[in-house]
Amino acid sequence: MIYGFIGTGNMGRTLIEAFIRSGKLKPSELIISNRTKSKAEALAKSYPGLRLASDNRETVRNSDVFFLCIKPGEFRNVLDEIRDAVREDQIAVSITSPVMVADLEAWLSARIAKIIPSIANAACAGNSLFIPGSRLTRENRDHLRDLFGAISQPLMVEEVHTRVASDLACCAPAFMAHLMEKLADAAVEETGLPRETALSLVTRMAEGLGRLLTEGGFTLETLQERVAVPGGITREGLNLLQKDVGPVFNELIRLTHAKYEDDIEKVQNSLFPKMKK
Ligand SMILES: NC(=O)C1=CN([C@@H]2O[C@H](COP(=O)(O)OP(=O)(O)OC[C@H]3O[C@@H](n4cnc5c(N)ncnc54)[C@H](OP(=O)(O)O)[C@@H]3O)[C@@H](O)[C@H]2O)C=CC1
Ligand SMILES: O=C(O)[C@@H]1CCC=N1
Repeated sequence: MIYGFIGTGNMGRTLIEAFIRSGKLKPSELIISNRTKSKAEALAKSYPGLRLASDNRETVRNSDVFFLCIKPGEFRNVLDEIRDAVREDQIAVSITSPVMVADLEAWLSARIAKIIPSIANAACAGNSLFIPGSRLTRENRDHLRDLFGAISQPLMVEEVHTRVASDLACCAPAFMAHLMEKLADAAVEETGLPRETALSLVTRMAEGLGRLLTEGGFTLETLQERVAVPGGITREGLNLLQKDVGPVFNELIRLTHAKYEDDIEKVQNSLFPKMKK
């Protein structure tokens, strides 16, 4: 089975490396192409056996399953280029949330799936969000679930919930990292603690927190209860967070959804331009 990757940027490279490091795929099972060739060349050099295609059509022609690891605004170009090289028996996986499964099915004859990975998958952790298209067979679904199961917990998601699920599984690593950095920076500003120490403390804390929640039998709720003893210092902090942080997240979810709707509209205008009168 040969797996093609179109786009070896941030996420394309992350997926390729996660599949290889997990032992799920061998470099010789992969063929890749990228707009800036040097980027794909560098990746191919790091993994002997990994094949570099001269263009996206070559990637498609030589693969059984191919991944579209490109940004929303880049779809029209790539779809135009590969459309007549795609076969009905192939599986095409898009990792991009605002490109609708039905629109990809209209463009390509392949069996379509949308699978949104998370940066957490680089550590073989976290979820991947699985939105199957209508042409996927049961075997195709099992195949993709098995593949992504090597680097993540695949979770079936309704397309209508893609945005919110992606906010929590895929964007949140960045949101949480930002909050941790802000916490460390505030500690530095308020007390003069060296920044390096502050960053190290919050990073180690996050490592422990992750383990407690995954292997330690804690939930988010029980964890807060255990640390915030009544009348203690943590309780004071939690009271403040409860008041101030909640509304920010409501605003954040509304914001990601507004940007998502905007992206969907732009993608649809580029894939299906309205006929000008
Ligand atoms: N970052 C994340 O954590 C996650 C990202 N995603 C989604 O993945 C998608 C890609 O994101 P990301 O990897 O961060 O973006 P990047 O910009 O890092 O990668 C996109 C890659 O696509 C390449 N590309 C663009 N046009 C073409 C083309 N015509 N032919 C071949 N290659 C092309 C670019 O090449 P060039 O080198 O020339 O720029 C670039 O390497 C986005 O839609 C994002 O929303 C999904 C889940 C998580
Ligand atoms: O648009 C998305 O949902 C993904 C998640 C992180 C980046 N892109």
